[in-house]
Amino acid sequence: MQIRRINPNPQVNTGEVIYQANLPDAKPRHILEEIVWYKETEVAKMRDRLPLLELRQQVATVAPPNNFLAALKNGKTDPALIAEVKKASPSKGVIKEDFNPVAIAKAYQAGGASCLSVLTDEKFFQGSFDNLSLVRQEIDLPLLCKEFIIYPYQIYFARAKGADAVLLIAAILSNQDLKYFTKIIKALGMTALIEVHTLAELDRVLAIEEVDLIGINNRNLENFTVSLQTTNELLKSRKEVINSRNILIVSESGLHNSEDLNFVKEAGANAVLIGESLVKQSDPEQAIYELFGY
Ligand SMILES: O=C(O)c1ccccc1NCC(=O)[C@H](O)[C@H](O)COP(=O)(O)O
Repeated sequence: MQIRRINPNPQVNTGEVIYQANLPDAKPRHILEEIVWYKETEVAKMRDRLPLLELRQQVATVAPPNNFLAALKNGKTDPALIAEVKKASPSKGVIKEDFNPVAIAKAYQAGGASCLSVLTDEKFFQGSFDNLSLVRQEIDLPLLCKEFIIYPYQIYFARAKGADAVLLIAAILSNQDLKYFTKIIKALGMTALIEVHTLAELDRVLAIEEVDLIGINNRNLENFTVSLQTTNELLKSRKEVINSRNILIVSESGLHNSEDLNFVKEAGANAVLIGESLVKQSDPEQAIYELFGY
């Protein structure tokens, strides 16, 4: 997928991301461009409210991060579960009307999730960094900040709110940024979950030495179609290198029943990231038992 980013520099193509001087009359071609263009303004406002220097001072005062990777390796379920606290999405609209992030997170923890993912985007997912903080105060499990990261500032912000891991989406970051952001995340003692959807993106990510956790998103974010074959096909193509480097694989999106779990497990996924099919249930704890058959 090709993403255009707004940037003061002249047009440069790094990886699959095109940085353009300006896009005066341009319309976003798909949801990822729309989100990423909006993030430019959002992050600028965040910086105005809290400059990076002060943010970094806050980061120094929070408790050290939990080990996200170790929690996945020692998961109660097989594959290990990252359960997502998600109120709404661009593809599904509102998924859970009476949304209580802490109650949902507690139910996920009781059900045996290894880690949680908390959506922090407000405009497109009705999430928030407040939700991440609230969940952090009540839950011991490692937390993934599910954001659209385009600047290091957002990584520090996630850490300040108690995140243990951060999502990096290969489609919206240049090769250089992917590498640099991964290093920052590691330097903060956190885990980077690097998300891909195509073989080209997977190859860009595998070129990064430090990578130890890759998410394969089964959802095409240009047209919202979902196919679990994405996990199967990408893993079939690069199984040897992934196994030889002990990289953990998370299959993300569109997982609804035990057949789906078995399919991605057989394909080689070590963990699954599940939002909608758990969050919409009246009893998410029971839903985990039923999904994993225990
Ligand atoms: O879900 C969307 O509509 C979406 C749109 C644009 C960017 C990202 C999007 N989803 C993020 C995710 O990857 C999912 O929240 C996550 O994998 C869980 O998926 P699901 O179990 O299908 O809710």
